[in-house]
This record gives sequence, structure tokens and C-alpha cells, in this order.
Amino acid sequence: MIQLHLEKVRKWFTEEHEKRLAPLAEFAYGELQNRDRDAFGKGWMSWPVDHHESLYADIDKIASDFRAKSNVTVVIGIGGSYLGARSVLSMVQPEFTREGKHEVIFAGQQLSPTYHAHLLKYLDSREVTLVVVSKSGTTLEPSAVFHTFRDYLEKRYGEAEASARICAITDAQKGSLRAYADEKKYATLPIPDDIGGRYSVLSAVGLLPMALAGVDYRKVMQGAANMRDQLAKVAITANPAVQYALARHVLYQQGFVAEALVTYEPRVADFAGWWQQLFGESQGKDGIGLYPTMLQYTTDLHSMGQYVQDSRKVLVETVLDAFIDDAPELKVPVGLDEKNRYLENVSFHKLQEVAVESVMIAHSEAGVPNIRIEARGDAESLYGELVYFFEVACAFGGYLLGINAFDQPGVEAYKSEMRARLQK
Ligand SMILES: O=P(O)(O)OC[C@H]1O[C@H](O)[C@H](O)[C@@H](O)[C@@H]1O
Repeated sequence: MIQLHLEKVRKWFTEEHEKRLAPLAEFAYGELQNRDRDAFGKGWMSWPVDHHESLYADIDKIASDFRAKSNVTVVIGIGGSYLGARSVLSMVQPEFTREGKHEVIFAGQQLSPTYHAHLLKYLDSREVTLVVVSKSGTTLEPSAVFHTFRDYLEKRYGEAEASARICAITDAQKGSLRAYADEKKYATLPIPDDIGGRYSVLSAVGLLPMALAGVDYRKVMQGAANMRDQLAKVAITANPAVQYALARHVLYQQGFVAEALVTYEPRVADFAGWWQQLFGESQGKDGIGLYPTMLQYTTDLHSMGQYVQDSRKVLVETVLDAFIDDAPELKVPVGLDEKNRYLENVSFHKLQEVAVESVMIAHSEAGVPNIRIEARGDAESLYGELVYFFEVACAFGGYLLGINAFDQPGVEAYKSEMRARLQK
């Protein structure tokens, strides 16, 4: 269940704004729904309700084969081929709950020589399988790391057995990874042509890592389908994804520069990383767009809280107030301090709730607009709901801004520079 709360942003985003923007919202929503417009990037829109039984069968087969063969799977990818899978595993299987479970380790998301050297050493005492994820099949980081780890597997297990331990998730037809995987006879799963990397977490890109980790991905998909239904049922004026997008659009026009997705639950923090790519690559172009950043409270209140409260008012806070109560038997009361009894009979749940309220009041009164997204439910469904909610808000926001939310031309500049230097 997701609910949008706008009380602490009403000073900046009024009902009058909503009324005035209604025709633009109507137009932009129409553009979003129109599959002939930018159809290339819109496969994610109906994806949660499309028929996927044969894909699910392939995923389950590869996952159970890899789980039987190994106790660790290294998943190699970057950007949209990494952030979604990482965020869903963090949310559904938070720290300290993974003991005895099949381990999923991410690699290829940076070029650190030591990270990859330590990881290779760590793998020596484990049984290993490998998943390489790259839509284009040409991205430098995952490609370099994949061939390093493939080489490791081939030396350790021999070429044939190594090939039986590798799965490639890539375009169904195009790209050098596709050609390589076919030649080596790896198991493969497709990334649909009309779903861009940052919108692809509910495709095999996220579903296989979920299956490997033992996450019930059908529940995640159901969550996304439920959100799709919920958004389709209401009028645009009551559509929370539309309202969220309109609020950030108006704030951007008023001169706010950045939006921080604020999380209070460590298990949700990685979701902010997924959200950051979604909005950063979709809307940060043509010299415009809010800079998406993230804050983890209450931790960052003790480092960044001062800046947020007292510095230039350039920041918007979107509080992802998520609560996943999957450990009710562990309801921890705060230990009693005999001299300071104001926390007597207070639970951590209550403390967290009061923190969210108090921070929103203090920051919004100081001039920092605060949007609150209340998210409640089981981790799997909630993840699916959140993904779909933000994808709609982001793509719709792209039409409000008049930009293409499905490309990322700016990412090419550093790549060409690197290629030129490496070819010298
Ligand atoms: O999946 P890949 O083709 O390897 O792409 C991985 C990522 O890198 C690129 O540079 C893009 O900026 C991202 O949008 C993409 O998600």
C-alpha cells in the first residue's frame, strides 16, 4: 500500500497549481499512455500484466540448477543491469537474515582492482556460478569483469563445466554478449527490446537474481500489477504518481535544484540508488532536471542535517516512509534508562515514527519542501508497487518537462574518451 502525503509541501505546491496544471497533466498523461509515441521505451508499462509463464519456467530452471551446483552466484552488471537487483535483494532479504541462504554477490558495477581481486580469492573456497547482465552487451565495466571471472571459472572447472555455470542476460538478438553466449552455449535470458535498462528490474534482469536468492518474484510482479491497476482506476487528479510528479515539477520551476529520497530503513536505502538512476538518466538532460540524491536518516541527520536545516534552500526531501513488519516477534522495546525515563514503554517502531514526523516538521518549517510517501506491506509486494509507482511518475514527469525519458545520450561522452585513450 502506497499513499502520498502532500501536507508539508502545500506551501509551495498548492491546489491552485494543480488546477492550473490540469490541462498539461491531461496532455502529458495522454502522451504517456500513447504507445505509438516513444513506443521504444514503453514495454515496462504493461509488463507486470503481460503473460510470462515461459520466461518464469526458464528462470526457475536456471535458478534451481545454479542453486544445486553452487552456493554463491556472482551477478555482473552496472546501472540498470545492477541497481534494481541489488535494491530488491536488500529490501526483501535485509542484513542478518541471509544465513544459510544462497549468496548473491554483485560485481562489475565499478572497476576496483582490489574489490575484484578480493572477491576472486573469496570464491576459491566456494562453489561458484556466474550471471552476466548487459542489455547492450558492450558496456566496458561488466564486460571486463565478466571475462576475468569467466577465465577464472574455466581454469577452475574446465571450459565445458564453466559454460554450464554461466548465464547471460542480454538482448535476444543483438550485441556482442549475445553472440558470445550463443557460441559458448551458455544459458541465456532475454532483456526485451522496448524496456530500457533503468526500467528493466522486473524483467529477467531482476527476476533471476531474485530467484537465485530464493525471493518469491511472483509476489513482486503481483505488487507491480496491483499498482498498475490502482493507478488505472483513479482520475488523473487523484493519481498519486501524477501528483508526485506534478509536485516535483512545480518545485523545480520554483528554483529548487535537488531532490533527496530520504529513507529511514537500511533495507530500503539501496532502493534510493535505483530511484536515483531512474530520475537522473531519464530527466537530467537538455540542461534541466532536479538532481536526484539520497539521504539515510536518522544516520545522516547527524552529518547532513545541519546543511538541510540551515543552508541554502535548494533541496526538496521526498520521504520514503516505508515500514515492513516482517519480524513481529522481534518487536524491540527501548531499554530503560532509570535516570531518563522519557523513553519508558516506547518501542523502536514508535521512535522511528516520531523521528519521521519531527524531522518533516523541522525541515519544512525551515523552508525545505517535504513530500511523504507512506509505504506499508510485505517486502516483495511493496517493492513491485514502488517500482511501478516511480516508473510512471518519472516517465510522466518527462512529458511535463518536454524531454525524452527513455534515452541517456550524455552517458556516451566519458565512454568515447575512455575508448580513445585505451586504443592509443
Ligand atoms: O545493460 P548495459 O547495456 O550494460 O548498460 C548498463 C548501464 O550503462 C549505461 O552506460 C547506461 O547509462 C545505463 O542506462 C545502463 O543501465
